[in-house]
Amino acid sequence: MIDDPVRLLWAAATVVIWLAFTGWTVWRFRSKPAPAAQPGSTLIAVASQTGFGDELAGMTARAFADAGQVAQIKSFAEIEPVDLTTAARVLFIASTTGEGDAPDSASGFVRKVMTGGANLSDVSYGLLSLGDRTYAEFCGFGRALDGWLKSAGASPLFDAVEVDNGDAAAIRHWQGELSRLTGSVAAPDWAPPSYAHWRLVERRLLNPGSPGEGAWHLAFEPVDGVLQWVAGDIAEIGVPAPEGGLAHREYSVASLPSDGRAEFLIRLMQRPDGTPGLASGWLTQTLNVGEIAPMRIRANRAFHGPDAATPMILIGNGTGIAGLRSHLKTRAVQGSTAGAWLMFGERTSAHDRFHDEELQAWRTNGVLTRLDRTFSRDAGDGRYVQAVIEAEAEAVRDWVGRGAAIYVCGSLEGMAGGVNAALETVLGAEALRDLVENGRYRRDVY
Ligand SMILES: Cc1cc2nc3c(=O)[nH]c(=O)nc-3n(C[C@H](O)[C@H](O)[C@H](O)COP(=O)(O)O)c2cc1C
Repeated sequence: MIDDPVRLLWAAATVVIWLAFTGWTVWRFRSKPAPAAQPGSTLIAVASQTGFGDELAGMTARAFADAGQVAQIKSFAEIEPVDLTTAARVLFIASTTGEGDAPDSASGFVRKVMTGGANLSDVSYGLLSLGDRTYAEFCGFGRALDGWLKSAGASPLFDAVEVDNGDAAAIRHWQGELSRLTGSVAAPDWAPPSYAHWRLVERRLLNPGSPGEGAWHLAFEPVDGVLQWVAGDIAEIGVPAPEGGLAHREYSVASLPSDGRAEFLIRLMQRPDGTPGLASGWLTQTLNVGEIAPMRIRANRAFHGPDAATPMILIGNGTGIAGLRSHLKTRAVQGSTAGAWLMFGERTSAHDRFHDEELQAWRTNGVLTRLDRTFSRDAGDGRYVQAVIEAEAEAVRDWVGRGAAIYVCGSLEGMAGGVNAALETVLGAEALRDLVENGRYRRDVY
């Protein structure tokens, strides 16, 4: 509770600004059709799952603007084949998700455009592929896109630039290619926006006694950071690396700016030799309350919420509740009565009911219309979250029929695939594909 009137005023002002910003974002991304590519211009075509590609697209457009030239950014979801042949050149920025898969925003492009026999012999292109070598299919989508562009007759302006886990040298290489294209010698500022300072103000173990590893609730207040993000956004935290410098780790933000703090749910990871994971160990064991962590918050458009009138089905497991909680908080602030159904899976009902009080309060006041939890280690249950989808098939079809959007947050391994398979069984593969392509099935999995 806030009982200081000045703080209350500030909190109210933050909510108003935040609502205006959210409304503007929704309006901007939902209702305005993207204008067609300008003849002779540069088109920046971006397929991003977690927002890094979107950020690089913005920096790429700025490099052209700094050289007095126009470059238009379009998401793959907005690109028509004619855009590719109208622009003088196309710069593709393409990340890979899943197991070598295209980001969700590109799935319609892959299905409708990349499978057709396009003639792109007049198209010149550059390609920046984002990936991570720890995955089996490094830059799987970028490479597939490159192969398709070449087979359709398009001419590469330079060899594809592949970025391994945000590698700064590869990004500088892309910057060099852009300088060649724009004829500009002035190097634009490519340093990613720097970390701000955030103070750890609270850390609490949410699952004492759990058979799983500790799951910690952490809250940070800005020292010189800015309370500005929307549900679905991601925090990048700089963690001291053994070799010096900072290792970069990403976490779903579990709170809203109107809370006055950035909250997280972080699971302590154990390495096979029993030592704690680098980032989770530092955040849950080494960093003390009162100390500072370097952090910045990045927009993650692919996981932004629908408007308040759209019912939501939120599905997740483990620490994935973090990314879903910020959406439920948004619903509470909006006073949305459209309905929200949370399906959540953890290990034991005795120890792993994360944020239970808050969820029960939302059940009571109607923010949460349905709450179904599964507990895989409970003798009477033993189910994973995807079991709810199949058991409640009729209700899931009814919600989707009424326009619900589906949001999934949590583990890639096990949960995301299982949920996807259950949704396919219940809704049908084609209907599920349409939901992806219309932005009504969104995933933030890791
Ligand atoms: C769930 C998940 C799956 C991923 N799968 C792959 C993969 O199969 N191959 C790869 O090279 N990188 C993979 N990555 C790494 C991303 O491509 C990389 O982090 C990239 O910088 C993300 O860019 P974006 O934020 O624009 O989507 C994966 C990342 C996540 C979170």
